[in-house]
Amino acid sequence: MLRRIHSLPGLIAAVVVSILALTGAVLAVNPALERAGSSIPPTGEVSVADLAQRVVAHFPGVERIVRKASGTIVVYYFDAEVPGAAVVDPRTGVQIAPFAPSAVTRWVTDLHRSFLMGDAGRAAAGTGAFAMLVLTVSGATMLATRLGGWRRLFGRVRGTGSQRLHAQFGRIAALALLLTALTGSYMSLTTFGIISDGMDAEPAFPSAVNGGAPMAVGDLGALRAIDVADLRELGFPYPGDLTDAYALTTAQGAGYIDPATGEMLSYLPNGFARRVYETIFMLHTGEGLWWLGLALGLAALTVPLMTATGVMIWWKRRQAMPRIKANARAATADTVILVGSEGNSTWGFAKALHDALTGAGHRVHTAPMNRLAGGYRNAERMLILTATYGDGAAPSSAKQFLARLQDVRAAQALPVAVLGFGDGRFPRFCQFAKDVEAALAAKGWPQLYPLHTIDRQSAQEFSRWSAEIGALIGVDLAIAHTPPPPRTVSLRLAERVDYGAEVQAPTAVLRFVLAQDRPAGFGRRLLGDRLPRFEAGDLVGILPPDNPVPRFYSLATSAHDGVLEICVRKHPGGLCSGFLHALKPGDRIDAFVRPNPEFRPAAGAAPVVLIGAGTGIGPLAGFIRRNGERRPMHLYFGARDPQSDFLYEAELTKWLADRRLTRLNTAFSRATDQAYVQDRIAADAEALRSLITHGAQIMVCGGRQMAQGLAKVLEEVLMPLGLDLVTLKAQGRYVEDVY
Ligand SMILES: Cc1cc2nc3c(=O)[nH]c(=O)nc-3n(C[C@H](O)[C@H](O)[C@H](O)COP(=O)(O)O)c2cc1C
Repeated sequence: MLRRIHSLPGLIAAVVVSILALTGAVLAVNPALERAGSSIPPTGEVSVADLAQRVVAHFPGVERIVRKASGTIVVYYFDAEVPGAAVVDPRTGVQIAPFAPSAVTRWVTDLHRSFLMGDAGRAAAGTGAFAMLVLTVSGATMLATRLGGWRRLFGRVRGTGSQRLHAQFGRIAALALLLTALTGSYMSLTTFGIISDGMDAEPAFPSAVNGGAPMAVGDLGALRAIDVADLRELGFPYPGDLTDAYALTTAQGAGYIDPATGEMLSYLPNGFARRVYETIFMLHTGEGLWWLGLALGLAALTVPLMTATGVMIWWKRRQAMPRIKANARAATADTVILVGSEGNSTWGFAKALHDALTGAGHRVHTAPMNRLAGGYRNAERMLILTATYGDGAAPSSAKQFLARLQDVRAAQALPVAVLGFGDGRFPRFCQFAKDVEAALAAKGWPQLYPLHTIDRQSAQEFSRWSAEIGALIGVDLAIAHTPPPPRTVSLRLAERVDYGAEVQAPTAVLRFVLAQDRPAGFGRRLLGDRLPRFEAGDLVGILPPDNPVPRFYSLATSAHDGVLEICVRKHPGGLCSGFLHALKPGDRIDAFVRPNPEFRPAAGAAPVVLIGAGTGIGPLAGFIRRNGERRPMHLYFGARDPQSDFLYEAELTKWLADRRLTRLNTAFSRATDQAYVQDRIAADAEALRSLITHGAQIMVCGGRQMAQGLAKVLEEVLMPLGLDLVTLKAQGRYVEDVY
């Protein structure tokens, strides 16, 4: 719901809000510029009477004196019937410069207030301010929810580049944007008279003035009592008209002054509404508070950037969820299908199930698991299809499911069947589906059908499961769905470096480039030949010959490096590793990239501790290679023998010399001083604690056994700091890519 509230006004109002923000940012500079160009006496030094006296000496035809919120004094006068306006020095009354408001400022102001379209534009600007208010509040709430509460609002944000940028800009600017949006909405309401700006109450013109000879303006008692800092405007009586009076407006109120006696007549102090308006005007424009104006202006500059990143996030999310035809609303559906997926293949199965049930006359609502609703009014059953990721964890479209489930009231429970998609080669096969099933049972949800698991997207197993679900609900449902192969690119092996044969750990670093022999279509002519976008730590899926199931390898380069590099250990009988090891330079493979945004060094300059063994060094080497800013990077690397499987030895030596790598610690299990990587960690405990105290992030890549042994040692290292891996994980300061 919050997401809908956030993205809908965001998309509709994107252009309006961006124009408001950009013009607002331009106008925000004015108060500071005016302030810099004017001479402002300290409070108590110059009274309005002094100022008026000095002005009259230099401008005998003065009509009115205006003090702008920035402190600038402007005199409007007639010189031989010709009107003029000048900025004057309040200490002398002498002209500093002619007053000529810039045409550009006026145009930008009009664009900001009304899009140059009169009342219709003013209404659009008001709606834009309100949309900005909704976006700021809903965005901040969403971010707080995602990070685990308001106290963690400034914690580490995970996700894709655009998600991280969107959140970073948002939280830096949130307070200022909230102030701008609130005050802007208020001002818009006063423009249309929905809220009073307090201007409706004006002092009545005095029924009688003394009519005697006018005093010198500098002697008028009522003006002597007012400091120039409080002046808003002083209007002079019409020359020669003894029935006219001075019209004075100050920060506190307005009244008339008798030119013959200097007495204040019919004074009306500002009411509450006026005082509120003046404060809000100042908070919105920064006039009178130039530094606030600049801060608001800077914050406003983030709005177009947030609009751009927001649109990118929305677009990616739309792309990620395939189009489901005839998707019933949550409130009307009789069957709810929830999907947990990272790479989209589970969506393919869900869509086939949705179409088959809809074809059989059911009203089906299909959505990501993250959108579990508080209740489904007409639903009779729920079917949950979910993959498992990482080390038995939730895929991205299901990350919030378990937390949301806790908020669902017992009365809303539905008969539910969970179908897990996984890969039997992972030790925690379909673990997330198992966790979901257990959580539902603990919440008392009745079981429609016991948990069933599907290994490597088997079409036969899915068909069997769907037939059994169909039998339960009285529909013939043997669905034949074969996942389409992912869209691949053709890569050519450019180079390989082999290690480890002597120590029974044959490992190859393989470097691929784009194969260039495809027919040149329009897209290729337009965009040129390019590798797909990827970062070190992302995964490449490779299809071994005659096998539709991809195998995934961590990438050791980013697309900027111009090559796609992986590190592959040959496993006895391994279909894909055997295939890759048999490749010679010039041979081709078909591959696709899968982002792995969780496994990246956090932004910033904090130290990074990289720990890897064997081929696990691949992505870590990629991070060091891209460490152009030379942030501290410490690598712990474990292998068998320095003479045989010291992967990346030459590169690591070079990176140490050019400081992309701060320190290298190696452990070799078959060398004379036999050691494992966790032994080095234990020996370095003190230095590691110091790095962790300085905000270091720990990144681990390698085999599961190594990761388990390492975790034990790390817990001991952390204990004296009162920290543990669970805490570091929650802060995004301990990340793993294990296999
Ligand atoms: C990086 C990665 C980690 C995985 N971790 C597990 C796991 O721990 N347990 C499991 O059973 N399957 C695991 N899988 C397999 C996926 O769950 C399986 O391929 C699933 O069908 C993918 O569905 P999706 O394309 O909808 O995300 C993993 C796959 C990848 C690429």
